[in-house]
Amino acid sequence: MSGRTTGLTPPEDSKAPVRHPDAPAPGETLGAHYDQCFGCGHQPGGLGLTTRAGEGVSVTAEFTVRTGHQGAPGLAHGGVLAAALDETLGSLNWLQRVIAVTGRLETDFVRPVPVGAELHLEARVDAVHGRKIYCSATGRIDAPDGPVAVRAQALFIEVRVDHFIENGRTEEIDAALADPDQVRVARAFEVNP
Ligand SMILES: CCCCCCCC(=O)SCCNC(=O)CCNC(=O)[C@H](O)C(C)(C)COP(=O)(O)OP(=O)(O)OC[C@H]1O[C@@H](n2cnc3c(N)ncnc32)[C@H](O)[C@@H]1OP(=O)(O)O
Repeated sequence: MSGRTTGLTPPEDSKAPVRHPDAPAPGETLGAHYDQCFGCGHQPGGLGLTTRAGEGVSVTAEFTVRTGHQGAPGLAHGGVLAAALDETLGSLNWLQRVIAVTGRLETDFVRPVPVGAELHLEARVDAVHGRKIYCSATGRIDAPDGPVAVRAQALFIEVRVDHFIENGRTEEIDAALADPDQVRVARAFEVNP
């Protein structure tokens, strides 16, 4: 046991999230943070999530459940739905101009999601405490006000860009560092470049 608290309730002295002045306007589509990302990249088996900035520090996203996303016959795999929530929550980083990774993700699976359904996700940052970003998300079936299928609460931890350089496989890190578009994205997020 690490002795680490697993609570997802923000401490009392948490602060409200701050939308970065250069954040995309509400309604604007956010691009992929990495082309090979399973969630937002352009991968054949990936989710191909399209995410848009919302009001404040919130986003919306959609993806269609395909045959390659099944767990049980005709139904989305729970891990795929958790990945969709994780990716949507991760894209909140764009609005804060912070680099952060998932530390903890707690998911409620409320109803099964059939293949062919479009999952409409909404995520927001609830509070910030130092490097810890407390956020939540909901996924609904076939419409922004459709039946709730999944809910998540998560804790993201702010990291430096070195987190990826030090931990990622050299092959992909070298390719990313040689890609001017990828370097531009990383620089835009680095708080103290
Ligand atoms: C570029 C963005 C891509 C977005 C893609 C979608 C999001 C993702 O899927 S990211 C990939 C999945 N996540 C990961 O791979 C992260 C793996 N984990 C790690 O690298 C580390 O554990 C990391 C960075 C989260 C924390 O490590 P470290 O930087 O040493 O911080 P550490 O000192 O342990 O923790 C900082 C604080 O967070 C808390 N914390 C960290 N992890 C957890 C956790 N799992 N549960 C609760 N609290 C936690 C600590 O208790 C500590 O709190 P406090 O400041 O009050 O003492």
